[in-house]
This record gives sequence, structure tokens and C-alpha cells, in this order.
Amino acid sequence: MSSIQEYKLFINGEWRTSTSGETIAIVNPSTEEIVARVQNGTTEEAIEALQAAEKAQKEWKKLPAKERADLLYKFSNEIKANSEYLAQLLVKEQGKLLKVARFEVAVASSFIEYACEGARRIEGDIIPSDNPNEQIWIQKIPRGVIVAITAWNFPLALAARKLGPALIAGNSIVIKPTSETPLATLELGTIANKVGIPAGVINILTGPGRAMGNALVESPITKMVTMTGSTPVGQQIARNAAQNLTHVQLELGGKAPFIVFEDADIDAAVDAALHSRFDNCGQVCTCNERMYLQESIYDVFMEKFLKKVSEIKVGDPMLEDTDMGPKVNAAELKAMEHLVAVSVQEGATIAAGGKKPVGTQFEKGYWFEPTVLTNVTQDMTIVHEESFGPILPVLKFKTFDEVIGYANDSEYGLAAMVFTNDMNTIMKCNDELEYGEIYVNRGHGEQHQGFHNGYKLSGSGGEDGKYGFEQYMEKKTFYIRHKA
Ligand SMILES: NC(=O)C1=CN([C@@H]2O[C@H](COP(=O)(O)OP(=O)(O)OC[C@H]3O[C@@H](n4cnc5c(N)ncnc54)[C@H](OP(=O)(O)O)[C@@H]3O)[C@@H](O)[C@H]2O)C=CC1
Ligand SMILES: O=C(O)[C@@H](O)[C@@H]1OC[C@H](O)[C@H]1O
Repeated sequence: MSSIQEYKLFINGEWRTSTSGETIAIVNPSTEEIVARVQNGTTEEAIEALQAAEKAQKEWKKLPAKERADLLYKFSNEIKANSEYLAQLLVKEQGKLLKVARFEVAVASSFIEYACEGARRIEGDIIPSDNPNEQIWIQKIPRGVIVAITAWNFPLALAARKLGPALIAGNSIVIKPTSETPLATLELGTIANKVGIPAGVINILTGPGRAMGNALVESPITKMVTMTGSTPVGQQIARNAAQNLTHVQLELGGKAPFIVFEDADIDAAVDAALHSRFDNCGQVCTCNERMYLQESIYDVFMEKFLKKVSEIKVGDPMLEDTDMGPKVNAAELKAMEHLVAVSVQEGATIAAGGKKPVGTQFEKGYWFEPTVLTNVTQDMTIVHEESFGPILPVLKFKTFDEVIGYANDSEYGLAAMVFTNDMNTIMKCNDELEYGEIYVNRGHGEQHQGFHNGYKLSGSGGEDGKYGFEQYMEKKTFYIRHKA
């Protein structure tokens, strides 16, 4: 009897086995063991979920937003009540550290609480008309059915980040988590039933993005697609959504520059550079993907930095003293090895790491050493291609204009990090860096009330905060004339 749990599709408040009769194995990146199986859902099941969501939304939108928030506060509390179980599930499916998984569960709950605070801030406008005895009302109304498609690096947090504002605005949702790490997200279905979210308001499907995802994006029932993932897939989604002119919100790839000027607090910059690259095995969209050090502080910085890199403990993500777990899958590990090989071929030097760690504990699993590349030039592949892993190319610069040119020389524009104590430099960076999110004198890490917004090929629309919440609503303008 298999002890491997088989998850089902969550459609209209019920758990369903797919008519495909096929399942997708979910593999533990630390051990390569199959930890669960999920349904390989069909495109017909995608449409069934959309139809259930469409039906449920008609009643859900009639509830006062405050009542929707009351239910979602319960939903958020239930996530917290199951924190340890959900965190351990995240470790099993994604390989992230248990302490980071606990953080992710807390963030997922917090994303929803933040959305609930918006329930009484769905504000429209009343504007005087140029015509006599007439008013103009601009109302904020829900879009209808939202499709949420998420990536594997913070799967639960990414789902909550979208589910919260979508439902508070009066929409219903169909969530398609990545086939790599769907387990914790699927548990949200159990929580939805437990706290009394009406059937059909939340639906969760599993199945390959290219089939299931396409069906969800291309349906005329879908009134908005919010997706977090790679740029190529985001571009495909935008093309597929265009046939119905469906509103699309995309959070995509990044290549964040980490710039240290000579007047910076070096110790603070070293710590921030380390965590902003190697946390979650470098699998964060705002990670330090390339580091620029002003020439005069290069040696002192690198001596401190490389010492800290050498102290990073790679290993079992369940252990409290582990600093870095594995990459999420074999393909990602191969991509790391390829990027290092190309970098060396192009002239880079491996100053730390560069390969799979040795030891019996690393024989199984997708492990890669924290890697630092030096003697890197701006034209190298590693300076432009997102690694989304523990590989950091380091470059020198002389002047402000030189490093701004390097930083902006990218097809991405999500996040940038800058270390300096000079206010003029800070203001000039704010003016000249072409990035939607700039961190000054600290490492990466968004806040819910901010706005997570990628320029160029890093995304479209942005999410979080009041501007992200706005995306989940349509506007309706109402001209009212009355008798004099
Ligand atoms: N900007 C941000 O906030 C973030 C960006 N990212 C980016 O995500 C990438 C890593 O995540 P990863 O999951 O590999 O990204 P992918 O783009 O490979 O997949 C993202 C999601 O899209 C689905 N998908 C794939 N093809 C289609 C399609 N044709 N139509 C609809 N959906 C589809 C996938 O499903 P399936 O898995 O079944 O194929 C998955 O659920 C990195 O580039 C990283 O930069 C990650 C986190 C945050
Ligand atoms: O998506 C990412 O990689 C980041 O936005 C990450 O996701 C949830 C956390 O709050 C962020 O650090």
C-alpha cells in the first residue's frame, strides 16, 4: 500500500480525481524521493473550475466587503494554526530551510490580513459634471473570475498574495500552482472549507502550465490573469490572454544589481549582499544577481565577503543550523552547472564554490555550492542571464556614471540594491536606476504596503499595496441627471 499521499483537484468546494487518470509526482529536492502525487488535470476540468468560480462569484460579490474580510481573517488564522504542518510540506516539496518555510507561512497569512484591511477602502469618486443637475460617479467593482498562476520558489506566499486582494475585491479565483511545488497551496482548499468560504469562490487545480494554464488563460470566463514566474512564460500568457483582451498582471524574472559605493558601511553591505544572494538558495526574484564594488573598497569588501561565503553551511533544510538547502529540481541544478561553465569559458574565475558539494549526504538531491565569480566583465552571459540560484558574479567600477550604465544595461527592471551614505548619490540613484523597486542601505525584501513592480521584461502591472489591490477591480462610470 503506497504511503505516498495523492492530492486531488479542488473544484467547487469538492476534492476530485482527474478524469485523466494520471498523476504528477512531487519530488523532495533534498532526497529525490517522491513525497506525494497530484492530479494531472485536464483542460475540461479547467473549464469546470472556471464555471464554478463564475457561478460562486455572483453571490460572493453581493456580500459586504467587511463580511468577506471576516471570512478571510478566519482563513488567515487557520493558515497560522497549521503553520508547522504547512512549513514542513514546503520543505519537502521545495527544499527551502524549515526556518524560511515558517517565514513563508507567516508571510502568506500576513498577505491575506493586509488584504482584509482594504475591505473598507474600496473607494470611488463623485465628480461634478459640466452639465447642470448632473453628477458623475466612478465606482470600483470586482472583475469576476481571477486566474492565479504561481511559481515554485514561495508557492504558498505567492498564492496568498493573489488570493487575498482578489477575494476582498469581490472576485472568485482559480489557482494553478506550479507542478513543482503545489502541495502547500492545495492545503488552502481544506482551509477554505473549514472556515466556510463558499464553494466555488476558491478553486485549486494542478496540471502542466502549457495545457491547463493555457486553457485557464484563454477562456472568456477569465477576467484577469495574475501570474508569477519566468519572463518567457509571462510573455506567452500575455499573448494567449490577448485574444479576449483579458487583464494580465505579471511578476517575472529579474537580474538585480547590488551596488556598493566606497563610502558605504562595508560590514552592513557584506551581510546584505550575502543574504540577498544565498537566502532560499538564491531563488528569490529580487536576489542580488550581480554585484558591483567601487574599486577602492573591492579588496577589503571581498576579503570579508568570501570569508562569510566559506562559512555557509549547505545541508539538510530541516536542521536549524543549515544556511542553504538544495536547488528545487535537477533541471535547475543543471542550469547552475551550465552557467558556471559558460562563465569560466568566457574568462571568469571561480573564487568560491562552482560545483555540487562532495559528501555522502549530497549523493542524492540537487545540491550546489554557494558560488562567487570574479574577473567578470559586463559583456559576460552571467551578468545578463538570470541565474535564480546561488551564483554571484562580482565586478569593479570606478565612477557613478559607469556603474549606473552597467546596472541599467539589462532587459530586466525589477529590483536594485545600493549601499552609500551620500544623500546626493542616493537621490541620483533614485533618478537614474531603471528599476521598479530600489533598496538603499539594506538587502532585498518587499513589504505588503509597498508596490512590487517590475519594469521592462520583469513584469507588467505590479502587485501588493493599494496599487496592486486596484488591479483586481474594474471601474464603472455612472452619469446621473436629475430634475432641476
Ligand atoms: N517577479 C516575481 O515576483 C517573481 C518571479 N519569479 C520568476 O519565476 C521563475 C521561476 O519560477 P518557475 O515556476 O520556474 O517559472 P515558470 O515560468 O516556469 O512557471 C510559472 C508558472 O507558469 C505556469 N505555466 C507554464 N507555462 C504556461 C502557459 N503556457 N500558460 C499558463 N501557465 C503556464 C507554470 O506551470 P507548470 O509548473 O505546471 O509548468 C507555473 O505555474 C524565475 O524566472 C523567477 O525570476 C519567481 C518568483 C517571484
Ligand atoms: O516572489 C518572490 O520571490 C518574492 O517576492 C518573495 O515572495 C514572497 C516573499 O514575500 C518575497 O520575498
